[in-house]
Amino acid sequence: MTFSQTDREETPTLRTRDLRFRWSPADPWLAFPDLTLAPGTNLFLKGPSGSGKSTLLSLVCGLAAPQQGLIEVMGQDLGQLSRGERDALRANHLGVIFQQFNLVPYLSVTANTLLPCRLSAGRRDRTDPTPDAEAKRLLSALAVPSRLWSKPVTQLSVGQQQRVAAARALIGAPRLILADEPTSALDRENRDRFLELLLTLAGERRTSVLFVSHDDTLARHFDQLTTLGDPA
Ligand SMILES: Nc1ncnc2c1ncn2[C@@H]1O[C@H](COP(=O)(O)OP(=O)(O)OP(=O)(O)O)[C@@H](O)[C@H]1O
Repeated sequence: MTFSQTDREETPTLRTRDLRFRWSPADPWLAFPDLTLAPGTNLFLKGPSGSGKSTLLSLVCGLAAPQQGLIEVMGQDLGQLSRGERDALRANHLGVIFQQFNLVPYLSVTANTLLPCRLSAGRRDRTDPTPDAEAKRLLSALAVPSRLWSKPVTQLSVGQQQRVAAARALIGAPRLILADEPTSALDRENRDRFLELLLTLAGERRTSVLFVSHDDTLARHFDQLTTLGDPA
């Protein structure tokens, strides 16, 4: 997959249209607003608990398939890709920060940060100048103290683990970061600081961010705001 500079400018990182999904025929339909996310921009999707925010991120990741509607990531219709192609797109171009961070407990802070580079040559090749150097730069920028870098992530506070998850999501300049309420464990001041850091570092890399949360006090940090309603 190669993109000219012009394509990068013109093709939205994410475009969804008329998306509807239900987990089973017995469940209510979840209907999603149309989203368009240009390269390097960010969007805050607000919705109450159970409205389908995490489900939407699973659809955009290609881990679940919508019964109706279109999802394009970097101009590619996920519905037209094989499972292997979706996996490759996710590994190469998506960073994720989930509620529980999904860090690997027996790996060090540095090894967790480097994981995307082990799983994707594209992520590894886009590090600047090397995976190790970029991991250190990101961990420093996100204020993870260097004395912790060789420790297992289980020895870190929740806020520190969250910043490691952000470093892991940012490494190798993915085109899109999906963040699922990653600030809920933090106090207000730390939440604001974390968001500013995440969005600044993403913007520097022209990485788009789709951030979902029920907490609309966070909305002011973002370029765009969209609201998700209750299930039908
Ligand atoms: N893996 C699953 N299998 C079946 N149903 C699911 C699954 N994941 C979520 N659901 C259901 O889909 C609906 C939307 O859940 P989802 O987790 O997407 O909401 P949310 O807006 O992220 O909620 P919260 O803010 O509480 O995390 C809920 O009714 C939930 O029970």
